[in-house]
Amino acid sequence: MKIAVVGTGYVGLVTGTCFAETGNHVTCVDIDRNKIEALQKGITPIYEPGLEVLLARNIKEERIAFTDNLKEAVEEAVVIFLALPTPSDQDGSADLKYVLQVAEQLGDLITSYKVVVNKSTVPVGTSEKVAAVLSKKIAPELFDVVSNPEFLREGVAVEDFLKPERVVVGTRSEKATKIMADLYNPFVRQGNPIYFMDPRSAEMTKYAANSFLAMKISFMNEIANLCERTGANVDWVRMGIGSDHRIGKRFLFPGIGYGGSCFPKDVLALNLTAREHEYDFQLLQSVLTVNKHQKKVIVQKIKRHFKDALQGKRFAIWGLAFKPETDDIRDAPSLEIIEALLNEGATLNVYDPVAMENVRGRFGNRITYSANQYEALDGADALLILTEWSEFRNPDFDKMKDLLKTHTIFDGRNVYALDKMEELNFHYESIGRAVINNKA
Ligand SMILES: NC(=O)C1=CN([C@@H]2O[C@H](COP(=O)(O)OP(=O)(O)OC[C@H]3O[C@@H](n4cnc5c(N)ncnc54)[C@H](O)[C@@H]3O)[C@@H](O)[C@H]2O)C=CC1
Ligand SMILES: O=C(O)[C@H]1O[C@H](OP(=O)(O)OP(=O)(O)OC[C@H]2O[C@@H](n3ccc(=O)[nH]c3=O)[C@H](O)[C@@H]2O)[C@H](O)[C@@H](O)[C@@H]1O
Repeated sequence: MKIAVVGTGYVGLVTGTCFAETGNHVTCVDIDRNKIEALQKGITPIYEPGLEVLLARNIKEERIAFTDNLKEAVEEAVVIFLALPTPSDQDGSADLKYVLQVAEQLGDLITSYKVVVNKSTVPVGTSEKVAAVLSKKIAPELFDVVSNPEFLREGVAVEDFLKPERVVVGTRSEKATKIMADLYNPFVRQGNPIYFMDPRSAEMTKYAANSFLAMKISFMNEIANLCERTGANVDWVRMGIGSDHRIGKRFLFPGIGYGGSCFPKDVLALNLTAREHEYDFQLLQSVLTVNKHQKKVIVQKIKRHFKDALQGKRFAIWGLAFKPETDDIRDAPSLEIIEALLNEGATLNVYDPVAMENVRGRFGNRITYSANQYEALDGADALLILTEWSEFRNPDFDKMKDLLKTHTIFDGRNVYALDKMEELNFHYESIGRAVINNKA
């Protein structure tokens, strides 16, 4: 099938590459000329394991092409995916300007039947808005608008796309249903379902999924904070509750608050939708409050430990990305923590395996950047772990002790076992677990 993908960000690029991988002919289009030029050479602008290899293969087989010309991309396509940004507007609602602008442009370009598929995360009712824009310029028999929210996670995006636990398609059109079923059947052969539903339910499903996961994390962050105050260990509590299938093992890891390009903006947007419908979504408001607080917890611990005297203290930071296996720093908790420590007069030496350039773009020379994880430790008063990259899991602890001025670790991701930290005689503070005090 011939497909166009509009927007070659995270979602667009993974969508285009994976559909090419299953034998379709894909043209990806973006307004960012630099991105297009890089992609034409097989260089991906994002760090995503497995993507570059897949992309190279499909470029070689001429199943995927890149252009900045929308007309050229959509001319022969039967399906047009919109994978455009929907950032938070000033009031927290999803900004639909990118989606609706492209819909306007498509209205001038569509001359034969197309399925216009919205892959962006958009508020309930957006399919109808897109259809209304198209209807101003083209006859109804020339298009269907479908909602097909994306559930991939950064870092495992290719696997999530190729083997989805479910695919959600919102449409009332039989013609579009058949086309979407043909497209997705290769991905759901293992028996995972494609749920065909009405567009409004599909749009709501996406927000409900992300908000529920954000709520699960926030609940565990609250339990962790309470564990610290009651002498319980959140690791045991997590395992104890997670083995109940009704609760599930995943997304129960407490930390420094959820971040990323989606949970923060999507929880805000759903809350706004509730408000617009005069519904007081109390749980969701609590999720927002809890997450805001959780991003401050590690700085509070540091201030308590150093008796509020952070002026002139030097900290090493391991991990900057909002989670491992990505260079994405959008809404990463590390950014707020860095800002808070700088405001307290501390100096920071940071390291992340792939996200350093993005952080440099944001903080410039206000912080220093280390070539490796050990260099960051040199002369530091403490180490902060903000992203649980695998390479931080089993480091050379003796070398760390040689480099750190005081043997102190604030671990926002519970990377190390408490007994190990006790044995190594570190001062170790994590989330929802006892403080390990080093013996002088
Ligand atoms: N990043 C993720 O893991 C996931 C994101 N989503 C949703 O998918 C949507 C896209 O997200 P990302 O891919 O992360 O966004 P992104 O910001 O990484 O990429 C969007 C791309 O669209 C391009 N663009 C903007 N206006 C354009 C136009 N008029 N024509 C062509 N291209 C244009 C931009 O240059 C950019 O390359 C959002 O609604 C997001 O909430 C959904 C699931 C996962
Ligand atoms: O809509 C989206 O964009 C995507 O948002 C999330 O994916 P992603 O943002 O890539 O990352 P997650 O793995 O969900 O992690 C989000 C944040 O929650 C935090 N987290 C996650 C899990 C956990 O147990 N604890 C926890 O603090 C992570 O550190 C990270 O900051 C969802 O998991 C995807 O299903 C969804 O498609």
